[in-house]
Amino acid sequence: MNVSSPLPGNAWEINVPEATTLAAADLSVRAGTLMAVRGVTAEFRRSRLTAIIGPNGAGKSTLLRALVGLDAPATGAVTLNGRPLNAWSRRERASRLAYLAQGEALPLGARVRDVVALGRGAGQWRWGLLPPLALEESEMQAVEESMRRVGVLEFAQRRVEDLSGGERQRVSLARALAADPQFLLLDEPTNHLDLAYALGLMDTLRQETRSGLGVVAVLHDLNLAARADCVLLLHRGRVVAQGSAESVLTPEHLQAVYGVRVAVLRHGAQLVVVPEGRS
Ligand SMILES: Nc1ncnc2c1ncn2[C@@H]1O[C@H](COP(=O)(O)OP(=O)(O)OP(=O)(O)O)[C@@H](O)[C@H]1O
Repeated sequence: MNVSSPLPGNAWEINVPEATTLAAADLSVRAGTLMAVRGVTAEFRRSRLTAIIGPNGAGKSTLLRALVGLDAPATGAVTLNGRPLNAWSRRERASRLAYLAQGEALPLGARVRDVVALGRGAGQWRWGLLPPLALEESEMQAVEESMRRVGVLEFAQRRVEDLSGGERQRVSLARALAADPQFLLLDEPTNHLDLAYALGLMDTLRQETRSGLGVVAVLHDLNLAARADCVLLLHRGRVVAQGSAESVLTPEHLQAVYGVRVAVLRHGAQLVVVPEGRS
C-alpha cells in the first residue's frame, strides 16, 4: 500500500498561484476522546475538485470540519493561503471558505431566494426563522446569478419545505456559492440524491472549478469520486493515498481499506469501480 505523505504523481502539480491553497500540515484532530485524524498532510488547490474518500469512521467529516476551522487541530496546522486558519478573523475565513454540512437543515417557511441571500450575509438565520431581508440591487444580482448557476432560479419564490431533497441540496449549494468563496467544502453532498441529481451536482461542482473555485467533497460513491481531479483516501484517520483518481482508486488500495475485492475498469475516459465481494 502506498502510505503517502509526500504528494505523488503530478495530480497536485497544478498551475495556480502559490498563494491560493488550503493545506493541512501533519494535522491531527480529536473527535471526543478519539484522535479521528492523525498526521494528515495534504494540499487542496483552487480550480480543482478533490474527493475525500474512506470507510465509515475514517475521519473524513472530522478532517473537513478542521479544514474550515470548525474543529481545532490537536497538533499540526491548517493553513489558508499560507496563513494558519486561526490567524484569520472569523469573517475573513467565512468569506473565503464555504462549508456544506451533511444533511444541512434550511429555515422552514423561507423562500428559496431569501435562503440563497443568506450567502451574501443578508440577515441572520436564528432559531429556524429567517427575518425579512433587504439587499442592494448589486447584491441581489449576485444572489440571482448563484441561483442560475445551480439551476434553482425557477424555484426562487418557492418555500424550501415544498422542494424535494435534491432541490433543497441545490438551494444549499446556491447559498454557499453566493458568498463567492475561494474554497467550497461539502460533506457527502450526493447523499440521498438520485443518479441524475448526483451527476448534475458533480457537473455543477466541476463547472465551478473552472472559474477558480477549489472544491473538496467527502464522497462515499467511488464512481463519483473517480470524476474528481484528485482523490484523498483516508483510513483510521490517516492518509493511505492521495493523487489522481487513477493512482488512488486501485484494487490494492480499495481492498486494503474497505476489505472488498474490486475491479477498476475504464469506460471511455471514465474509471469505474466494480465491487466483486468481501475479501
Ligand atoms: N463527538 C465525538 N465523540 C467521540 N467520537 C467521535 C465523535 N465524533 C466522531 N467520532 C468518532 O471519530 C471517528 C471519525 O468520525 P468521522 O465522522 O470523522 O468519520 P467519517 O469518515 O466522516 O465517517 P462516516 O463515513 O461514517 O460519516 C469515528 O470513529 C467516530 O465514531
